[in-house]
Amino acid sequence: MMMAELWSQMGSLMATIIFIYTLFEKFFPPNLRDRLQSYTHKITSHFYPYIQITFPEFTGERLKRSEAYTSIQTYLTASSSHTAKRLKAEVVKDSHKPLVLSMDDNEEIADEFRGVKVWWTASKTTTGSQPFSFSYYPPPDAKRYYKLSFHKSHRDLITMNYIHYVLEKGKEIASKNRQLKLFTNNPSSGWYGYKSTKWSHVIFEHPASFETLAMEERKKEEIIKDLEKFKGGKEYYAKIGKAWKRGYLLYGPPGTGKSTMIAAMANFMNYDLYDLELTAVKDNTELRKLLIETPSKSIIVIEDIDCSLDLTGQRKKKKEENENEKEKDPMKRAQEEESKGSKVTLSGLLNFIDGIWSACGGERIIIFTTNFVDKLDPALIRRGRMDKHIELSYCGFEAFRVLAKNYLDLETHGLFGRIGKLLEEVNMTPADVAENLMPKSVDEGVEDCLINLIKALEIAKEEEAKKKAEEEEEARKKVEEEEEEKDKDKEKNNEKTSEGVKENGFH
Ligand SMILES: Nc1ncnc2c1ncn2[C@@H]1O[C@H](COP(=O)(O)OP(=O)(O)OP(=O)(O)O)[C@@H](O)[C@H]1O
Repeated sequence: MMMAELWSQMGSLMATIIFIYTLFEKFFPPNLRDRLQSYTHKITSHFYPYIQITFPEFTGERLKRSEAYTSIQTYLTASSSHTAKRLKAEVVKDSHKPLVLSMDDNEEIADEFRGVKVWWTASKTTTGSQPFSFSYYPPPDAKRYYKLSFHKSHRDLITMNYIHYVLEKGKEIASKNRQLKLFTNNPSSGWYGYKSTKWSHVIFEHPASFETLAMEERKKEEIIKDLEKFKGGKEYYAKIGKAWKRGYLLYGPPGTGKSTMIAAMANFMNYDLYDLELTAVKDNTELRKLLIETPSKSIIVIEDIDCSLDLTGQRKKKKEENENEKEKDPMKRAQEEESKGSKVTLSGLLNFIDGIWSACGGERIIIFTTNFVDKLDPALIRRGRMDKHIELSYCGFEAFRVLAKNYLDLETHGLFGRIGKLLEEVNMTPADVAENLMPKSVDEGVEDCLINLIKALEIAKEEEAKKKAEEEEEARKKVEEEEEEKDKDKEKNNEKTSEGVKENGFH
């Protein structure tokens, strides 16, 4: 009986509170409400031992979203999805997650920093000109903010360390969650038919990683360490007075993994890729414009640099040399045709690599690839411009083991020894080894794939031996012909000498 009475009293009390609150909401304009709240805050803050800091979503100009707010949101999103009871789901631009769960409005979550407890609340104000903002949802002038509360005895720790920690951590998480993009420069028509190239992008989802890259472990580690040093080298580069950028030259025959390595680098660094097609760039001015547009944390790639540019200033000579080759190879002919419109010069490119505006944006990697490193102008690839030269070569045993793990999930096998020996004798690219390791039908097992590779290596070995024999035969014939020529010349000289002797009457 007593219980029932208590419940009915509580019920009517609740009803009264809700009624008063509704009246307050309905008949108190939002600006008056906010003023009342601010007076209440002032009075309570005298007795309240906690400090509150707010981080509004928009600062200064209404349209500019505060970076601090975004970082806090990311930080709290990462922690709140496990602890908050009320969450909201959002689709976040540029994130690789389809839905991001973050704390809902008016939800509070606790955090701890060096043993000190703090509280975060997500809220929104309704300050503005709308007298009855409750009739809209969300109110058109709602301003979101995060509120951080902590005990005043920890003021220094929180304001000097914790907030900085949250902002940095937020940026780090955002960078990890970011969806990578692959940019390419494509021709576009501007005003009055003016043609230029502009960056356009697609989502970059290449699965390559250093783990799956087939190359010697020692070499791989060296590259990883180099990249890590570069990534954390902001202060170091500032100290030595050098722009925060690093150049890599990747060279080696086709199919040895140059493009795969670039993809692995982009994934490892979490940088966007800018694949620059030099032949489509009109001139040095356009090149500069394109490159200035590349932001921090990006990798600029120029593939097959030897085919893209008149790098030596000897284009004519090179052209003549390649004329016969081009006749045979339609790809080369097409490339030449395409590059006819480009006036980008070697000096224009060098200017970009070490010109002062190359420092704009910072934290950039520049990669050139080539199949013919000897053809490049030494000025282009000297250390300081291309800081690290990486050779990607034919498949060795270590690289094969990585491929066997990738393609067949195989760490070791009785046939590995034979394959290792063959790889020492034959030049086969990782691309060809990988192709041979792939099962050709559903019936093919691991051993069949290894046998396929062995057969391919043996055929390649025979072909190499045949080619070598042919070359040796050709060289031998050439020597013989030269000898014959020499003998003929000798005979001719001897005849001339004996005729001369006869004419002069010596016997
Ligand atoms: N070192 C490697 N590690 C793993 N896979 C590789 C490697 N090299 C080649 N491959 C495989 O071979 C294919 C071709 O390799 P990739 O395009 O990276 O070679 P490339 O050296 O850039 O060739 P090109 O000079 O013709 O552009 C890749 O898709 C990849 O599957």
